This record gives sequence, C-alpha cells and structure tokens, in this order.
Amino acid sequence: MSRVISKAFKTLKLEAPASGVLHVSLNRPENFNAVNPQMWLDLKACFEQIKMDNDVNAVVLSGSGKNFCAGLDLKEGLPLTSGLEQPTETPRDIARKGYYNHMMVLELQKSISAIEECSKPVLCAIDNACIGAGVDIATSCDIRYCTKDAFFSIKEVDIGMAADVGTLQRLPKVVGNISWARELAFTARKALADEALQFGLVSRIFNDKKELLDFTLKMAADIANKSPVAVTSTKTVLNYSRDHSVQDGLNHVALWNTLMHNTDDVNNAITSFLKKKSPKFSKL
Ligand SMILES: CC/C=C\C=C\CC(=O)SCCNC(=O)CCNC(=O)[C@H](O)C(C)(C)COP(=O)(O)OP(=O)(O)OC[C@H]1O[C@@H](n2cnc3c(N)ncnc32)[C@H](O)[C@@H]1OP(=O)(O)O
Repeated sequence: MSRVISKAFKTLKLEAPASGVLHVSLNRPENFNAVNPQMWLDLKACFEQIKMDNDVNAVVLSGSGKNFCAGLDLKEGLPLTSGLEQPTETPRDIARKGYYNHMMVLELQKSISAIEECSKPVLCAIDNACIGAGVDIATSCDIRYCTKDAFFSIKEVDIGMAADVGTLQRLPKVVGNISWARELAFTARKALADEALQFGLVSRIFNDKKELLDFTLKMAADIANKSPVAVTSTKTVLNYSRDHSVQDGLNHVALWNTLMHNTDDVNNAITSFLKKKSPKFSKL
C-alpha cells in the first residue's frame, strides 16, 4: 500500500483509493466505532506514520458502518494497557495515582494531536453519531463534511468529566463562535447537521454516506495532485498561524518559505502553465 504504512491496525481500516490518497476508517462498526484502548494506540501510530509517508498526500477519515464514532468505549474504558497502566505496589497515595492519571491523559491527547500534526490534510467524513471522543477526532481534522443525519454531542459532561483531549481547545477556534461552542460543551446537547453547518463545524452536508464519501475522496484526490511541498507547507503555516499573532505567523511563513521556495515545484508549475499543461509533481 505504501512505503511507511505497512502494518495492519486492529481498529483502523486503510485503503488507497487513488494516487496519493489514503482512506482511514475507524473500524469497530459493531461498537459504533467507539474508541477503545487499542484504537487510541492505533490512531497515534497511524497518523505518525502518515506524516512520514511520501506515498500519502491527503487523508480521508471516516467511520465504518452506520456511525462516525460513539465516543469513548464505555464498556472497555480507558487505556490501561500497553504501558499506560499504573504501577500496582500498595499503598498508593493520591499524588502517586494522580501522576499516572496525568500521564495517561497526556498520552491520549497525543493520539488526537497526531491527526492535527500529521502535516498532510485530513478530510473528515462524518455520518450519524459524532459523540465525545468523536468530536475530539473531528475537530483535529482540517476539513469536515457530514451527512444530513449526522449529529454532534460533546457528551463528556454527561459522564461527569470535562472533555480533555482536544475538543475544548479546538472547537472554539474551528467555529469562531465561542458562545455556541460553550453551549454545546456545557449541555452535551445534540447539534444536528444543519446547525453544524450554520456555525461552521462542517463546511458541507450530503444526502447520504455514498455522496459524502464520493465528494470527500474527490476533494482528497484534487489535493493529492497538487505540489506536496505546497500543500504540506500550507497546513503547517495554517496550524502555526491559528495559534499565534498575525505578525508571528508572517515571520514564521517568511522563514519557512526561505527553505520551501527552493522546490522544483515552482518552476514545474509555472513552466506547465506557460505550456498549457497540467503539472505533475514528484513525491515529498
Ligand atoms: C481521558 C478521556 C479521553 C476521552 C474521553 C472521551 C469521553 C467521551 O467520549 S464521552 C462520550 C461517550 N459516549 C457516549 O456517551 C455515547 C453513548 N451511546 C449513545 O448515546 C447511543 O448508544 C448512540 C451512539 C447515540 C446510539 O444509540 P442507538 O442507536 O439507540 O443504539 P444503542 O442501543 O444505544 O446502542 C447500541 C449498542 O452500542 C453500545 N454502545 C453505544 N455507544 C457506546 C460506547 N460509547 N461505548 C460502548 N458501547 C456503546 C450500546 O451499549 C449498545 O450495546 P448493547 O450491548 O446492544 O446494549
């Protein structure tokens, strides 16, 4: 399938539907793609590998089956496996227990942040339920589309906790409407597709999952045909600028492009334009 992503993931399905495009599906449809301990690990490993994989220029992220994601797997719970478990010697005081809980949350945050930091655009295709950790995942993506039956719920307050792996940090910046973001976070109420579009959580709505995936894959293929230097630079610059002042962002892009202007892709694109041909770019 690709140079870097060679191993199969237990909870993710990977397909390469077009050149430069990787389609990643959350793949626990029988559990509504609830995020279990294995999926936390798989998401981090998968998106860290995509970052280093020059066969992949754009990613589509969707859910297998009839839902995008029902949030944290409430049956399997939090990842107490694979190195994230606490030492078992007794007695453990509150500080010692707290230390490992803190480390675990930081590790889970990395699973979601790996999507944002993957440097290739990630287009999220959401159908039906997008709950809790599903919203964490969706808001870490670059672009969000959904079906008309989609709904979004920041469900964490209903299970007695503040969302802690990205939604509260990213959603207000994604939608720009702080009041709406806070309303959803405090109430856990469902926002339906039309409302998500109205407030900018998604940028398009489709009638059904086939239309949703067809369009999202087409957009990903269009992006994958562009200069990978230009596209990955654009994501890097957008992410940096979101979290810094305009002047800091301008300084960052000036420095970044001091290096990235030295790509063959600029000459290639201009020469192709003058010859009235479509440019073909080499891998990153
Ligand atoms: C450090 C912490 C890091 C991250 C924390 C994240 C927190 C969260 O994600 S909070 C959100 C947790 N998720 C939920 O609260 C969603 C709960 N589920 C539902 O609300 C509904 O099931 C539904 C997804 C809206 C679907 O409703 P419906 O179509 O009516 O189906 P059900 O009969 O309710 O469910 C069918 C079947 O699926 C099981 N299931 C649903 N969601 C989960 C889940 N999140 N985890 C585990 N299992 C889930 C449900 O129990 C049913 O199973 P049965 O065995 O058939 O009873």
